[in-house]
Amino acid sequence: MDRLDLLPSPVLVTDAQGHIVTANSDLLALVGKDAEHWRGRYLDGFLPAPSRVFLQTHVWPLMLRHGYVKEIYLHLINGAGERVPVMVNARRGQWDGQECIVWVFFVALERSRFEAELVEARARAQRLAAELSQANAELQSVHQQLSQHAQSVESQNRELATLSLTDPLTRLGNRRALERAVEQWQMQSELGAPAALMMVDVDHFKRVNDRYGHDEGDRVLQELARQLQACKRSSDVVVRYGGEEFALWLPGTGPDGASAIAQRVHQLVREVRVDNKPVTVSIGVSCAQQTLHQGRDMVFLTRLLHQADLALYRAKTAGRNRTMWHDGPTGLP
Ligand SMILES: Nc1nc2c(ncn2[C@@H]2O[C@H](COP(=O)(O)OP(=O)(O)OP(=O)(O)O)[C@@H](O)[C@H]2O)c(=O)[nH]1
Repeated sequence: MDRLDLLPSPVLVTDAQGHIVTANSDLLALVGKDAEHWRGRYLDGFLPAPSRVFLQTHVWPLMLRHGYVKEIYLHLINGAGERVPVMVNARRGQWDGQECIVWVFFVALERSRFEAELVEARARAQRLAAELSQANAELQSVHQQLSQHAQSVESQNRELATLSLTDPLTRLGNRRALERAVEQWQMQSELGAPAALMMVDVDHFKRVNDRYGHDEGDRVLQELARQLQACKRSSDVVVRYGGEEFALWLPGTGPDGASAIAQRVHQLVREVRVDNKPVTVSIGVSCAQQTLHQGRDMVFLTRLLHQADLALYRAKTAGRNRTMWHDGPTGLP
């Protein structure tokens, strides 16, 4: 048995120019034919064309320069004519007193398969990363749309909330706004705190509509709204309570303060003119005090409104253009 057969890899010995001197049985089994067939032939006899070119242009120059090459990746043609991937290590040395090169081959079928799997795995990972980034972009866009939608719903809600508390003609608050303001006062004011509710009703307003038309009536209502706004302090609330009826909610105001405001209202509404004649209003006032543990009590407002209405009725029947009080000061001109 040849000593080379002890080595557990295909091995080839060439002279310094690359002509085959001998080969072990593993190499012969790999490339087919016997030792006699190969002896003296140039070593690229069992290499496919690309590996031959690589041998000439890359492997030989390295061998000449360093006297060895390591981990060179080539292909062999096996006995069945198939390409077999191999790794090659080779070193120059002496063989039976002659200068030679020993070539050791490692069949790299597993490595090739492994490399192919790696390439496939990388391509799969790249595809997944691309899909992931696309899904992420879509998610972001959906998220953006959702947040835009939420913003628009929020702003619509704000608008609706404002609308639900606003009288469209005068832009004053409406009944609900009055209820809100009174509720808030009930929840927050201290025991014994005074407040007043003032109902302001335009005198003979029907005549304005009948004589000068509905549009003129609307204009008068808008002007009155402006004048009433001018009468109030920042904590007071003016609402259009109904057709030609306004309400002033005056938290923290006792009878004296309410009386002063009522006079101012009478004064300022006269600035509003129809056919150059001043508009007048009748006013009914009801005064209240915060009582212990009153909390949120709808009866409270109903009672106040009823009392102010009774006073207003008395102001109308007494000849209009005046203020009447529920259980308080009477008849201011
Ligand atoms: N132009 C206009 N008129 C309105 C509006 N709402 C209610 N009115 C009118 O207001 C008038 C109210 O008439 P009445 O309740 O008889 O009261 P009045 O004529 O003011 O008489 P007194 O209150 O007794 O002094 C009616 O003609 C309604 O049509 C509105 O938004 N615009």
